[in-house]
Amino acid sequence: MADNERIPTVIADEAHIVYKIHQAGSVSSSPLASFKRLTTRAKNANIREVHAVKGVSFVAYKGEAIGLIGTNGSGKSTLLRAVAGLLPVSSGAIYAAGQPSLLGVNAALMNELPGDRNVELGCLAMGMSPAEVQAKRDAIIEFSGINDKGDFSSLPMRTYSSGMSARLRFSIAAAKKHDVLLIDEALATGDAKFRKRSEARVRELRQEAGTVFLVSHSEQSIRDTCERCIWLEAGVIRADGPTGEVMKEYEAFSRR
Ligand SMILES: Nc1ncnc2c1ncn2[C@@H]1O[C@H](COP(=O)(O)OP(=O)(O)OP(=O)(O)O)[C@@H](O)[C@H]1O
Repeated sequence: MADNERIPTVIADEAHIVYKIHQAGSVSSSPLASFKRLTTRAKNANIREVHAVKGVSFVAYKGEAIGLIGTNGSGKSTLLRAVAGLLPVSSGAIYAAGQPSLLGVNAALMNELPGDRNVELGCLAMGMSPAEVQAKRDAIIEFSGINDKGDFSSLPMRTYSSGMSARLRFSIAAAKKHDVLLIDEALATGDAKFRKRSEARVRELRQEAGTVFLVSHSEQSIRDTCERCIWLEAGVIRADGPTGEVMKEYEAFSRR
């Protein structure tokens, strides 16, 4: 497809993301010290900054699945959270079509409620009608496989293993069509059988026209799911292109 026929879904333009960490309990965090800082415009010595993403630019298009790779702490999850609108950019901009959905291992479900209630609540929260929720509920539970070893869907989620909850979260989010679906390591959490099933679902979601971003340390997941790959290192894009080529560069870097 020619570039001018492709529809952009996410545009990052020189995006910078800085975490500000307040180190509490010090004298200079008193109201008087804060007032002095305001009047003198001095920086608070007790606020540490972590510049996690440094001037990242890219355009993602409809129908693409993009893998985000890089060593620990390189800024992958931070970038994903900013695309989802959960973190502000400190300069530059990130534009996204529709409401991107972040499907992470931390997606909020209620631990005290059983899995099937969480499926209902999760679907309602994603904007499905009650009738749609009823129609999809059993299929979502079936897809998650949480009942493979007994009737777990009627038990509180606190009784689930971390893999089981991650699978249920993935299944809920994957039940809806997304303009932009952001997946953070979710595929790596399930077992091999579930991973295959979820990869197939990611492929379907792509065909349903959305854009998928996948953060994973599993080379296989990225290779099987994404045709494009962005390699982030120390908050900077080191490579952006076809998965095979970017992976090769990344592997050479990792071997050093
Ligand atoms: N909530 C936070 N507050 C302050 N700093 C943070 C926070 N979350 C992440 N960071 C810092 O931002 C940088 C990027 O972290 P991030 O989690 O985005 O990396 P990552 O590439 O996803 O890492 P990993 O592969 O280990 O999951 C790191 O230096 C990290 O310490």
